[in-house]
Amino acid sequence: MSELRAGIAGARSIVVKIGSSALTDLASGLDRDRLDALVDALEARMQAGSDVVVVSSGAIGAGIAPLGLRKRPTDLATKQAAASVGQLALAHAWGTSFARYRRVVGQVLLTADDFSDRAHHANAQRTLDRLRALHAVAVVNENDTVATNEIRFGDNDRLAALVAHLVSADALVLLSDVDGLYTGDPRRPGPDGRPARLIEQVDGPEDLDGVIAGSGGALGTGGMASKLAAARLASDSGVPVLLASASDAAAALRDASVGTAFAARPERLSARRFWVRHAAQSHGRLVLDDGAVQAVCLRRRSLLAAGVTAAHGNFSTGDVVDLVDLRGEVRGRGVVGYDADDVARMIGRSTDELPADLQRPLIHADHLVPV
Ligand SMILES: Nc1ncnc2c1ncn2[C@@H]1O[C@H](COP(=O)(O)OP(=O)(O)O)[C@@H](O)[C@H]1O
Ligand SMILES: N[C@@H](CCC(=O)OP(=O)(O)O)C(=O)O
Repeated sequence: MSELRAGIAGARSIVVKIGSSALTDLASGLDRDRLDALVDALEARMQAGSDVVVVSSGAIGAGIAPLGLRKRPTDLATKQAAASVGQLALAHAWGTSFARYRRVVGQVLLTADDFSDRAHHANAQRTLDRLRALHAVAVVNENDTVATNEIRFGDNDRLAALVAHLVSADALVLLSDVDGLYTGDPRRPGPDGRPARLIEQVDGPEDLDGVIAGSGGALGTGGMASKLAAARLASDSGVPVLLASASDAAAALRDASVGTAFAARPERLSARRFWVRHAAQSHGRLVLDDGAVQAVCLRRRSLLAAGVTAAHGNFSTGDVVDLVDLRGEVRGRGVVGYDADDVARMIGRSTDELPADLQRPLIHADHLVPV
């Protein structure tokens, strides 16, 4: 077995994320037999000495049948209503299943804002720590009823990776309805007509060249693209990831012998850079010309006003903003040194054209992280 898999198998503290497709079914809602099988595997891992935090999707999926809806809602209000019905059933089902082992569960609902707000972040961390100390299992989900489209995590893969960072986990296990990362969507043949192939190990971005990460199933949210983004996020915080099928949960949690294993980067990002890149809310967008993208994202220089062609958003000094190229692609993030009003006056001007109080860089290199 590879060193990477051995590390995941032996991880002392793990976060395990279970996707909607692994827990729910459009017609019948929550599948309790599948949930029991997952809890058996999680309990076995805890008995073997690991601390486990569960991130469970499935609230929307579990709310569809009781509300008499026929398919996964697409509008935000109905999704939120389904989540509020389904979350109650979901949390209850986790509680009932773990009760077979006399294990108590605690529900933790988080929004993306909670990761940017220092006090919320610290409180969430403390609650999760205390649940662990009390031998209870935290079951985490997004707080769907208050999360608006703008501030959503987007999917629970990202939430799970942020939780792994929050609790300083040693590994993240993503359990889905697919048994790992394939070279393309396994439901379809690839461009050359051949079936997609399972990738067993990803050591770095070069192993993802040519991989097509497609959309998810009828119940999932982010598809494979969101799992890859979560794996990158976890890797940045030094956490290896195992992506496997929920039906292989027993093997995944026992010895990590199934699925795709993603290595963590050797040096984790500093807490500050991790926050800028992944956890902080973005308050606006600066559009960079090609020269500025090169200077800032590749040569790691400070961002000067001359390379900025437009600014959007009502940001203030100290806020995090996205840096996008002329095609609108996000290329980096950084902590901006001026308010939006000042930036509007500075755009496109070289430093010696600017008044003395506006001659600092828009974003200093130390506060910039390429994406
Ligand atoms: N390259 C790929 N490798 C594996 N699965 C893929 C790939 N591209 C798309 N998929 C699809 O992504 C689905 C998993 O995503 P999703 O439905 O969002 O899962 P979950 O509910 O577990 O979050 C799989 O069922 C698979 O069909
Ligand atoms: N908070 C939502 C999560 C939706 C979601 O991300 O689903 P998935 O892609 O299956 O992990 C719910 O519980 O339905």
